[in-house]
Amino acid sequence: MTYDKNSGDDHRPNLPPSSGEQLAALRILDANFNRVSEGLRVVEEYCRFALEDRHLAQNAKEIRHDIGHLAAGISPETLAKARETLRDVGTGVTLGSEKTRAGILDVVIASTKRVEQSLRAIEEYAKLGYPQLSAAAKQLRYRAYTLARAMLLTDHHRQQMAKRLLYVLIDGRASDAEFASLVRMLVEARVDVLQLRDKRLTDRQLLEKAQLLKSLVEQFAPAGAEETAERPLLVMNDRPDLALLARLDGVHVGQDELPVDAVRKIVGPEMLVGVSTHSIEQARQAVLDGASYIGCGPVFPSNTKQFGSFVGTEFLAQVAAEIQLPAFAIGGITLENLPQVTAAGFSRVAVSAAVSSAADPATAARLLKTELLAAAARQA
Ligand SMILES: Cc1ncc(COP(=O)(O)OP(=O)(O)O)c(N)n1
Ligand SMILES: Cc1nc(C(=O)O)sc1CCOP(=O)(O)O
Ligand SMILES: [Mg+2]
Repeated sequence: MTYDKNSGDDHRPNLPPSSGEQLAALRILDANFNRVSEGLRVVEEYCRFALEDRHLAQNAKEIRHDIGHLAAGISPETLAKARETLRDVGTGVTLGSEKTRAGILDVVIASTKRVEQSLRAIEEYAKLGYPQLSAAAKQLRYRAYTLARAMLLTDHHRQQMAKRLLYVLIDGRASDAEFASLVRMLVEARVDVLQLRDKRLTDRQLLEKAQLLKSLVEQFAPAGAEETAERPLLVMNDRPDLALLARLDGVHVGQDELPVDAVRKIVGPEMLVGVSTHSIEQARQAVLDGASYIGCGPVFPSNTKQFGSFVGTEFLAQVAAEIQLPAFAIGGITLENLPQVTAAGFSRVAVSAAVSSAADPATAARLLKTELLAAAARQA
């Protein structure tokens, strides 16, 4: 497709095609198309080789290709003419800070900024005669921003969850004493994440239970556990408001509940936001939405929740092959079927009944954790 000069709703007078201004604008567009493509290549390589995230690498590649299509909208002859006419005085101008980078993340952050700035330059200068191109550049700038955010968050959340393999969903039990006893056992068994999920409780009861959970974990975790990651992270199911009020570490939402950006408006930028996913498309979207981790299921029939269909281990294998955001397999997982889950490339699971309904929850949790650690070591 080629762009109609001055088509659309741009009301300013047309610039004469041979004017110096228009040639300068074309020269700027040309230079910035190149900068965006180069910057996206740096981003793509980071996603591919450093993050090893095929999904994000593919996303970077798609944006790069779409930039190519945009650039192709201006005829090569027009661009060539602009190139010859104007000398680029910017070549060779390098800021001291561009010569060295502290680390690989610095490199990629600098590139993402350049990509966004260059897309902004295209968006602005394309207004001089190429309004459709300007609008398309704006869309690409949003996509580049989403990619950059997802990439940096994936890295951050991967580090945050690095050693967190066993995630247990608990209900409020029949009494606070029973709840406290279960929480104590699970903290001592080194469960990595605890989710409060109880659909029977009123809002007020849920808040009180979440506050109790928080104080129990502070009481039972070893001293200094906050820093050493030796206490479980605490997650509230469904309810960002209650997670915030009880000062838990995160909230988990399903596909029909609030989307991540809405949850973030409630809980802020720091809190973990987990998202349930039931297909590879939903998993990919959760990465771009900035989820902190995903739940992938239901893998097997569950005694905790009824489902009409199951994703099986095929979905797990798809996620393991392309997504680096921490992912927990969920749904009917037990010590017996765990080998099928780990064989699909997962070393993180979220379970309810296998631990919460076990005769000895502490032993059940320990056995699962041992297997997950072994799987993680094999997969490393
Ligand atoms: C870790 C984890 N994964 C998935 C779910 C399920 O969430 P959702 O689909 O919203 O269903 P409910 O739990 O609300 O019934 C989860 N809770 N935790
Ligand atoms: C609450 C829930 N959500 C799932 C999903 O796939 O989204 S599976 C599930 C139940 C998890 O409990 P159990 O380990 O007892 O099967
Ligand atoms: Mg839910």
